[in-house]
Amino acid sequence: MMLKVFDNKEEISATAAQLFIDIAQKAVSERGRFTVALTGGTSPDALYTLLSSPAFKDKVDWAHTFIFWGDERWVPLTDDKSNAKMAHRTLLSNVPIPESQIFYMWADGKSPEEFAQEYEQQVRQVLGDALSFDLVLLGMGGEGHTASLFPYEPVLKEKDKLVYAYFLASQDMFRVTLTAPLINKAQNIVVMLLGESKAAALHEVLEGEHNPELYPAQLLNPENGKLLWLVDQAAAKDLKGNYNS
Ligand SMILES: O=C1O[C@H](COP(=O)(O)O)[C@@H](O)[C@H](O)[C@H]1O
Repeated sequence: MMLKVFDNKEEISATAAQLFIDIAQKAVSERGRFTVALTGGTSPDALYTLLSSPAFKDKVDWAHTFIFWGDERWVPLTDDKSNAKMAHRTLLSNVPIPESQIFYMWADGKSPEEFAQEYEQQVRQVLGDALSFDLVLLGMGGEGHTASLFPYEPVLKEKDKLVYAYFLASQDMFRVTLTAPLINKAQNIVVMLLGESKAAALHEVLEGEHNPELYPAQLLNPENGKLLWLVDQAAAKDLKGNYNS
């Protein structure tokens, strides 16, 4: 695990954009394609905008890129709460990626549970036996959830399913999420988070007692150890350890 602290969102986004490009280029040169799970919420919009800017856009081989999501709110793609809507506006509508290589976590007229099973099949088809994304981008909520792995939800104990749908009563909506066993098979996991509202949870996740039921982000434990936290000064303010080396 590594953690880097930055002054602001611009610096985090620029670092994440360069990582995205480096990982994408390596994956395409070694395996002929790049598979990534995007994150939602408020943290990644500047990263996505940067990736589709003239300076960065041509550095990713979009024709060989396959886009999934780490999690989604079960709402239509036109809804402002949709993680995909933001990614589409800031990134996907501005880069030359084939529509068939974008795997939205939403389908009209299906139950979320039925959809999750189908999404799992799509993940299996694209990732093959290794079941390993080249990159999983994540955020973290102020109570320590990551993707849609929320405190005390049964999804935290899921060992077999790769994709899980459930009703999140605290937000009165269904969520669809990759499960921790699938996330942890990724070649690279990058978590971005900003703001003082995340400080206490970040301290507990990294330096507190192991209690993933309460702090689900503690489930992040990639099989190859490649987990990078990109955080701002405000989010890092309660950390006691020295992460600068
Ligand atoms: O609900 C969600 O929240 C987390 C954190 O979002 P942020 O606004 O605090 O950055 C996000 O990572 C996740 O994708 C989203 O569904």
